[in-house]
Amino acid sequence: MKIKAHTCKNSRLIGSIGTLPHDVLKVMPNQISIDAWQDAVPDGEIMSNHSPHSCCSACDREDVEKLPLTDLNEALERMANLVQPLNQAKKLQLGKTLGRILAEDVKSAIPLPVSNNSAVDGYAVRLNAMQGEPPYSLPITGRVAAGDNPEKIAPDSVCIRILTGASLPDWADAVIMQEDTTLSEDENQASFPFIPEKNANIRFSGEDVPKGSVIIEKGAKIDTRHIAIAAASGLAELTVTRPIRVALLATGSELNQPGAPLPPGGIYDSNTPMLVALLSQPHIDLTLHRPVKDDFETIQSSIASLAEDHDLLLTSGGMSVSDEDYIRRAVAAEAGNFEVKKIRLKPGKPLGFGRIKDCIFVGLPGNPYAALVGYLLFAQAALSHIAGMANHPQPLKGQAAFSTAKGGKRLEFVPVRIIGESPDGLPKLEKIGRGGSARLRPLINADGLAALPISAEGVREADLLDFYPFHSAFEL
Ligand SMILES: Nc1nc2c(c(=O)[nH]1)N[C@H]1C(S)=C(S)[C@@H](COP(=O)(O)OP(=O)(O)OC[C@H]3O[C@@H](n4cnc5c(N)ncnc54)[C@H](O)[C@@H]3O)O[C@H]1N2
Ligand code: MOO
Repeated sequence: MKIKAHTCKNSRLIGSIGTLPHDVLKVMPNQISIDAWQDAVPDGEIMSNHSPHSCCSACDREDVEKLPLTDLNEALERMANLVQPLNQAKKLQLGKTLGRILAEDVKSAIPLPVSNNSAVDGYAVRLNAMQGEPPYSLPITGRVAAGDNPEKIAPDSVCIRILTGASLPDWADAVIMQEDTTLSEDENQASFPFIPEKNANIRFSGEDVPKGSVIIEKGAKIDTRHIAIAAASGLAELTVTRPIRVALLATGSELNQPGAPLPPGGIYDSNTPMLVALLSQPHIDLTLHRPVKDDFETIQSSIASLAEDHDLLLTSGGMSVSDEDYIRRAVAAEAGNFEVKKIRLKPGKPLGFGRIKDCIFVGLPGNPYAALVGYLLFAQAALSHIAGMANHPQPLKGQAAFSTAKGGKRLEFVPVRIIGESPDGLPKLEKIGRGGSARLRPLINADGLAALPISAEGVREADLLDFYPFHSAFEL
C-alpha cells in the first residue's frame, strides 16, 4: 500500500501521522486503502489548533433546529442537478480498467463470433450428401481444429472432422455431435443415424456482437464482464474518466484511533475506517484528512483546504444543533451553499449537502448508522453523478414480515434480514434490532436495508417495502 503525503495549506499541523509529518494523506487510486488508514493514524491523537470550545464570529449561527426538511426523492433530484459530471478522460490499458468508469461508448470493430464455427466436437456435413434411409455414411476428407484455417479443406468435401470453436468451411450446413457418430474401422467414413437440421450446432459470425455495434455503454463501471467482452473484441485499451478526487474529514473531540488507549469520555472513531472502506474503489482518488476535534477554526481551515482541490468533500459529525456542531458554520464561512439542509429521513435527518466553490460537499451526521445511510444514499449518488455513471442503484421490492406499532414522520431505513419468499417471489423481510442511529450491531446480521414509508399507521405485515440488498448472489 502506497500512501502519498499531501500538505494541507491552511491547516496547521498538530502531531504526526505515523511517520508522515502531515495532517492529510493521499490514498492513491487502484489501491485498497483501509490498511492505509490504520498505518496513517496510529497514535490515536487527533488534530486541533485550539482549545476545545473555542469560538469565533461565525457563532452567529443559523438556527439549525428550524431548517427545512427535504424529502429523499427531492433531495436526490437536487443532488443530480447540483453535480457536473467529470469531462476529463484518458485511455488506459484494459488490464488496468477494472472498477473505472467508461468515458465513451465502446464499439466492437469485429463481429463476435469472428467467423462461423462449430459449437461442438463432431463432424461438419453437407446436407444434400445425406440421401435415402439411415444410417447415412459419408467420407471424411479433412479435419479442422480451433485455430486452423478452414480454407485448407477441399471445397467439394461433404464431411470433415471438426472440433469445438473451429471455423466452419463455407459448404458445411450442420455439425453432428461426435456422440451421434459411428466411425469405420479405418476412420475414413462416418455414419450418422439421422439427418440434422440445417445450421445445427453452428455458431454464426456476429450472432453475439454484430460488427460495429456498441458493446459497453458510456458510464458503465467496468467489471469482469466488460473486461471479457472488450478483450474478445480485440481492444487493448479503454477510455475512462479520471478518478474522482474525494476528501474525507471526520470531526469529534471524543474520537480516538482503534488501538489507542481510550480516555474517559472518549470513543473509537468508526466512521473514518467505515468510510475509507466504502471509498476504497479504483475510480476514487481518496484524500484522508486526520480526524479533527470540535474546534471551529480547525474545521474551517481543513474544509477550506480540502474543498480547494477535490471534487467531493465528505465530513462526518458536527451537523446537528449544538454549540459544538461547527460544520454548517464552517461551510458558510467558506462561502459554501447548502442545496439541501436537512432530510426527512431516519437516520440521517441532519445530513446536508451543497457546494463549496467547485467542490460538492456532503455533511454526514456523526452517528455511525446515520453516517452509513447518508453515505449510501447521498455520497454514492454524488459519486455516480460526478463520474457520469449510467446506472444508479435502485431498490428492489420486499415484503414486510413484521409490523410496527406506529408510523413515522420521516422515511426510515432499517436493517432487515431475508427470512423466506412471499408467494409472488419477493424476499420476506424481518426487521433487525430496535432502531437507533448509533447502533452498528444489527447491521452484522442484516441482508440489507428496507425503507419504511412516512405514514400515520405504520407498517403492516405483508406490506411492500423498498429493499436495498447489501449483496447479490453473483458479485462481479
Ligand atoms: N437536540 C437535538 N439533538 C440531536 C438532534 C436534533 O435534531 N436535536 N439530531 C440527532 C440526530 S438525528 C443525529 S444523527 C445526531 C447528529 O449529530 P452530529 O452530526 O452533530 O454528530 P455528532 O454530534 O458529532 O455525533 C453524534 C454521535 O455520533 C458519534 N460519532 C461522531 N463521529 C463519530 C465517528 N467518527 N465514529 C463513531 N462515532 C461517531 C458521536 O460520539 C455522537 O454520539 O444528532 C442528534 N442530536
Ligand atoms: O440522523 Mo439521526 O440518526 O436520525 O439519529
